Amino acid sequence: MGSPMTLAAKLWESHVVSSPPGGPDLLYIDLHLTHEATSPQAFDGLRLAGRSVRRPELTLALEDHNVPTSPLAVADPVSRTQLETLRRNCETHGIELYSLGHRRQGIVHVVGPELGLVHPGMTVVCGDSHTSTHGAFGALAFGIGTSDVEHVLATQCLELPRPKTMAVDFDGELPRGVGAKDLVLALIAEIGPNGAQGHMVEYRGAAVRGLSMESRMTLCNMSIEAGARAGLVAPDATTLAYLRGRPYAPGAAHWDAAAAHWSTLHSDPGARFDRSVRIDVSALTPWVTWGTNPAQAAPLASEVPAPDAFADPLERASAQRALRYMDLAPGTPLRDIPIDVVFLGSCTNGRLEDLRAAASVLKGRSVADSTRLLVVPGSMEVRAEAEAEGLHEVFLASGAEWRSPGCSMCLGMNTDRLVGTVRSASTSNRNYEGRQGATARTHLVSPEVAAATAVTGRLAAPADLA
Ligand SMILES: CC(C)[C@H](C(=O)O)[C@@H](O)C(=O)O
Ligand code: SF4
Repeated sequence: MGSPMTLAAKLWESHVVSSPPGGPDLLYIDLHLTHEATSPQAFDGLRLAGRSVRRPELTLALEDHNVPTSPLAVADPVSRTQLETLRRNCETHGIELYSLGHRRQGIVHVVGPELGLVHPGMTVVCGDSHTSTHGAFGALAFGIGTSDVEHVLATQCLELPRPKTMAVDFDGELPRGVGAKDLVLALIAEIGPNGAQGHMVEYRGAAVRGLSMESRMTLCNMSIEAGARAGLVAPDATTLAYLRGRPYAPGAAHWDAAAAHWSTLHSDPGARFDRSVRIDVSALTPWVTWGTNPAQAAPLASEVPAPDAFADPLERASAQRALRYMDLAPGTPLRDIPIDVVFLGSCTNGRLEDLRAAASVLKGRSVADSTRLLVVPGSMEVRAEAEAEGLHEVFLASGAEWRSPGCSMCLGMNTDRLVGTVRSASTSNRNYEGRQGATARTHLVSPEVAAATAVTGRLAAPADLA
C-alpha cells in the first residue's frame, strides 16, 4: 500500500497526462466553464493560430458579468460587444451557451453545480477566480487566466504548477443563525488575505460535514479571498443527495459505480498537509467586514477597530487607509453603521438557500425608507424555484427589487454598479476600493445579516429585530 494521500493529491494525480522533469504537470480537464468577460482574447488566440476547440462538448458558456438584471435589453455598448462576441465564438466552435433570457442562464458558478455538471473527482476550470466554488463537490477546481483558457479550449489540458496542500478544520457545531459566510469571514480574518496563498485548501471537521452543498459552495467560493489556489470538501451523503437526479449527474445505470468511486475521494488517515489550521466554531457569531479586504472583518457585535490596535505596521497602514476610504471612525459600533443599499446575490450567496434565509427574516417586515434592497437570484433556475415557493412575493412585499440573474452589483461591470459614495451591505465576496462602483463602500455580510440590515437601515442581525 502506498503512503496516505490527501484528497487534493488523489485528484491531482488521477489527472496527470504528463509530468516532465522540472516542468509543471500537464493535467486533463474534465469540465471547462466560460463567460463573456474572460473568453474573447482566448478565442482570438485560437483564431490567430488557426486552431479549433478540441472537445467543445466539455465547455459550457454562460452570460453573467455584463448582463442587465432589469430590464433585459443590453443598452451598454461595451456589454453588448462582450455578449455578442461570446455568442459568435460559441456558434463558431459549437459550444453550448446559455444566453440572457435562456431558462438556464445565470452565474457560471451557480449554474454548473445546479445542472449536476460538477462531480466529485473532476477537474474543473474557468477563466474566473471564483471557480474554487466547485471544490465543494470534492472536485479540483481552478480559476485560470485568459491564455490558459485558450490552452484548455485547444487541448482540453492545462499545464499547472502543483500547489501545496492545507487543511482547515472547523470543529464544533455552528450556532443557530451563523452560517458559511460567517465561518469564512472569520477564517480569512484569522489567517489573513494571503493566509492560504498557493495552497489547495481542504475544509474538514464537524461544522463542514453539517453544511449543505449550498453552504459548502459559499465556503469554497471565498477560498480565493484568502489567496488559496483552490478549496475543496470531500464528498459525502450530502453531496450525493444534492447530485442525484440532476440533468448531468450520472443516471441510474451508472449511479452505483459513480458513488462507489466517490466514496474513495477523501484524505487518507495520516495524510500529510503542508499546513493545518483548526478553528472552533461553537461560539461563532455573525461577522461583517469593516475594511477594504475580506480579512478586515469582525463580529457584528464589535466596533470599528483602531488602526493602532494592529501590531503589524503593514496591517496598521492598511487599516488606516481602509477607514479613510470607508469613512469610518474607530470605536463606532458596527451596528451603528447606516447602509444605503443592500445587495443579496452573487456566486457566493445567490442560491435558493440564501434567498430562503433572507426571506424568512423579511417576511412580514419592510425595508427601511433610507435603504434599497436588491435581490438578484444566481440563476434562472434559482429564480424559478424561488418564485414557485413565493419568495419573490415576500421580497416584493417588503419593498425589495426582484431581479433577473447575473453578477449584478457584485462588481461594477454592468448597469447595477453603484454611483457615488454609497455604502452597501453585500452578500458578495470582494470589498476592495471601487469594487461595486468607483467610490462605493462595501460591507460583506451573510444573507441573514443582509436581510436584517435592509429592515433596520443599519448593519444588523436577525436577532436585533424586534
Ligand atoms: C471578471 C472576472 C475575471 C473576475 C474574477 O476572476 O473573479 C470576476 O468574476 C470577479 O469576481 O472579480
Ligand atoms: S458573482 Fe461576482 S464573484 Fe461571482 S463570478 Fe460574478 S463577479 Fe465574480
